[in-house]
Amino acid sequence: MSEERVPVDVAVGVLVERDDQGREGRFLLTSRPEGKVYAGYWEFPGGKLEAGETVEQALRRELHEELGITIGAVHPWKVEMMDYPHARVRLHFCKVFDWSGEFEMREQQRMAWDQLPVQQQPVLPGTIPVLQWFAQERGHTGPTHLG
Ligand SMILES: Nc1nc2c([nH]c(=O)n2[C@H]2C[C@H](O)[C@@H](COP(=O)(O)OP(=O)(O)OP(=O)(O)O)O2)c(=O)[nH]1
Repeated sequence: MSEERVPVDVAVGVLVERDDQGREGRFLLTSRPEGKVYAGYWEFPGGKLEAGETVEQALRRELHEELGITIGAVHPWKVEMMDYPHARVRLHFCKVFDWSGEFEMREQQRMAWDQLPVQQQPVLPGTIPVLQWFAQERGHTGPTHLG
């Protein structure tokens, strides 16, 4: 029992570009800032829920704080547990198709609009399932990322 760790809820935003026919295209990856665990690894932007927050509230706050954008509708997509040495996390991945404002990297992260197979590396382990879900949705075969 002492080994059991209470999971931390994390809201994650998968920002996806869509064309005029509504077909999904590139998605946004950001690199983890210096000073955080897994600094320099690529992930989907987001962060931990604060006390009393819903996933949607946390996602709006985090994307505004980290990227300077205001997001529109939040579409809950998948929930995934990940066990890291530093924490056990419950990742709430949400798709977002609409946002406003200019992207500003407020934590000196980097951003990249990417496609399968993802060109940025290294990718955070907790991000790889998302790439597999994209591959299924899009009928992509072969590697989902480099390395
Ligand atoms: N944002 C994000 N976090 C992810 C992904 N995959 C994944 O395993 N994680 C993990 C890494 C971290 O342990 C946790 C997110 O916590 P964080 O440290 O980035 O959150 P935060 O911005 O609230 O951080 P802090 O203020 O406590 O420093 O979720 C992902 O795709 N995006």
